Amino acid sequence: MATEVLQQQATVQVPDGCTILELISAYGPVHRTIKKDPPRDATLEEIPIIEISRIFSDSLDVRKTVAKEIRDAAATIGFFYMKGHGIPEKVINTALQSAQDFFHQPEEIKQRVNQANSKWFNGWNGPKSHRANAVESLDVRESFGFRYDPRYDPSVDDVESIPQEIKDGFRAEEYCWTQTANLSHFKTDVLEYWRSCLAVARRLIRIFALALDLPEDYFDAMTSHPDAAVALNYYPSIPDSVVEKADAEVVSIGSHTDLQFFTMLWQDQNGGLQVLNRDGQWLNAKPIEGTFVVNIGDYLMRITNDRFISTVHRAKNFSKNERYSMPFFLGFNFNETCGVLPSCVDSDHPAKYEPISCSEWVHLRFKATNLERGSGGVHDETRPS
Ligand SMILES: O=C(O)CCC(=O)C(=O)O
Ligand SMILES: [Fe+2]
Repeated sequence: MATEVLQQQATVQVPDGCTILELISAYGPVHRTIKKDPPRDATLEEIPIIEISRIFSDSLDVRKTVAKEIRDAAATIGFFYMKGHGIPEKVINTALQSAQDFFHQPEEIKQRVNQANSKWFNGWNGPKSHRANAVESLDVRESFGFRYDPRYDPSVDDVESIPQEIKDGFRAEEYCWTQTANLSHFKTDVLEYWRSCLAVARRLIRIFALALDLPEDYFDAMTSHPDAAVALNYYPSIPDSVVEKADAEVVSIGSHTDLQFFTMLWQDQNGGLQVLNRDGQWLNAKPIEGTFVVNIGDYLMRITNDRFISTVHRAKNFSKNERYSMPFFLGFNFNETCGVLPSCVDSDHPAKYEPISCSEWVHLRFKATNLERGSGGVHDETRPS
């Protein structure tokens, strides 16, 4: 028999075999009907592999072909694997090694860079410090995050000449590096990874412009000094005994959507990432060697008038190994304001949303998260995503 639950002041029917998932968004809590069926592996039709090396082609036609593939994925599942990204394996492996070296340290050393000491919420989040989703368990995760710093952006010649309104949005803190200086390669390796991701993201954003029938350079000025952040995620294996004893569903990172434009996620081969499709079915986005997973964020969904989808995802590390992932989050310059894109409105599809600045957007999510659960939470100002 279908059950009734209260959803945003209204009583809704929950179909048999389904349950309601509550999520935080900048608009407040939102609800999704999801199937109780166990996750199944996504097919390559559902989450396609896109050969991204073609975005570097001199031929506009070739770039438009990639753009079309991205558009199809963005408008259906909101996720795709990017292959041929050109980020050297060595850059990924050294960043991963640095992440492992960092998380394997005794807690008192990691405490030196605890996010609690940060003005802008950079640094380390310890175990059991966050809960991405109120109805799931605390995240079985530690993470280390840092945000855009123009001094490390190779496309910036002169930091002093950056306009003040852009500078005002910077959220970088040097303490991320001074407090981890005991690991001699950490800063170099992790920043090299960030820089490599930033270079690909800046090319990718041009293909997103094409995918939205906009001039290829449409987003360039909006991403000159972007809210570009990396998180190093460390997920210990979740023992069966924890699951058996738990009151709530045990997750490595709880169900959420990413906040900004898009995310490029490197994940190791242990598996655990799950993506919620439109039918409310969890799909395993299994690791594919040599790829990153790319997903659409809430801001891009908003400015595309919901044409591109910011898809709910989470991770559960039920492998017997430690799992690592290294997402790179791209947002616009913090001071940049964007409304629904001209190519996403017509007489049948009027703009659903007002223009909003990137900083206001982040602030709204922060507020929604705090209202929901008192304090903290991921994917708000407390986390670079
Ligand atoms: O580790 C993963 O697979 C997902 C991480 C994620 O969704 C995030 O950090 O936003
Ligand atoms: Fe995410």
